[in-house]
Amino acid sequence: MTAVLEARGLTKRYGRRTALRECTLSVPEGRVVGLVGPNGAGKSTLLQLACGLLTPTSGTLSVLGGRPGSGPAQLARVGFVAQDSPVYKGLTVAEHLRLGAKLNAGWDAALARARIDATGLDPAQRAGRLSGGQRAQLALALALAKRPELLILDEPVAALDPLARREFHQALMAYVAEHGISVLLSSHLVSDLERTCDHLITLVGSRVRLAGDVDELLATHFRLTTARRDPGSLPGELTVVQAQHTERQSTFVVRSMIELRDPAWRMEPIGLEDLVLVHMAARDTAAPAASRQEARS
Ligand SMILES: Nc1ncnc2c1ncn2[C@@H]1O[C@H](COP(=O)(O)OP(=O)(O)OP(=O)(O)O)[C@@H](O)[C@H]1O
Repeated sequence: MTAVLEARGLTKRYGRRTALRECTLSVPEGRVVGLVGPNGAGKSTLLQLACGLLTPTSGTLSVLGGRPGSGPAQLARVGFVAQDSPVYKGLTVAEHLRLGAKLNAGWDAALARARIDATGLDPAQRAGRLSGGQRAQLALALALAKRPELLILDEPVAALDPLARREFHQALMAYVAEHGISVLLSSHLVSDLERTCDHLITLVGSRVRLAGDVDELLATHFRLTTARRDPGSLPGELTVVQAQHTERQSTFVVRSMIELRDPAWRMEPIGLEDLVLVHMAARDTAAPAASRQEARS
């Protein structure tokens, strides 16, 4: 399957600070990819590298088979909405649409108007007078009307109220279903991502901690509860991601590629939010072997 984004040993440094370290990833096309991780993990840096606003310090990155930002044709294939939904404060909503039409050869004026109508934005309103959420809606409309093959969104719903957030995700999903594009979006709201995304990348401490299709990640992570025992006594097929103990009982979050049955323990599936939080909390331990292999494949 063609990769929308392919990174090999991707490293980005700002002076002496390393924002991304040796990241290797392959994201299949047609996915809605959630990018999660703690503050400062490198998410915005990865997204800005993918749309060509930054260049790697070392390693390689290919997006839709080309080098990010390598020319007008490549730029036209990628839509990007930065974290603070940048718009021109002095221009009205309608003027933004006219500017978009001038700057983008593949501009879909009907789509842009439909998005503005659907979000209730006043075309005569200056962007500087829009609320944060309204600016985010305008920025999304502009990015979609480019008709990109890959849409990159950096925390697109951070400024939206819960209802607007739900509408934003529904509109995005409807667009993806109709046009079959790929989406890469970062967010701290994992419960939203659970509804929207079918692929997940977790960055922790500038590295890829976990990457894969959500179904596969959920099918291979479990919570095990047993009488107190040492993690070393668990079967070798298990990778322990988290271990917690009381005097009598041990609870492990494990990753397992095979189905395990043992009357001595209770084994339950875990949700995506728990899965992400457990991996984020395990920042000081090595990534589980399976995800290191996955990142290399
Ligand atoms: N322009 C810059 N100059 C120097 N350091 C930077 C710059 N941009 C980012 N960094 C540093 O790089 C690291 C990664 O930052 P980045 O913004 O990519 O993280 P993030 O995961 O998007 O964080 P957040 O969730 O807080 O938005 C951080 O340590 C940050 O301080």
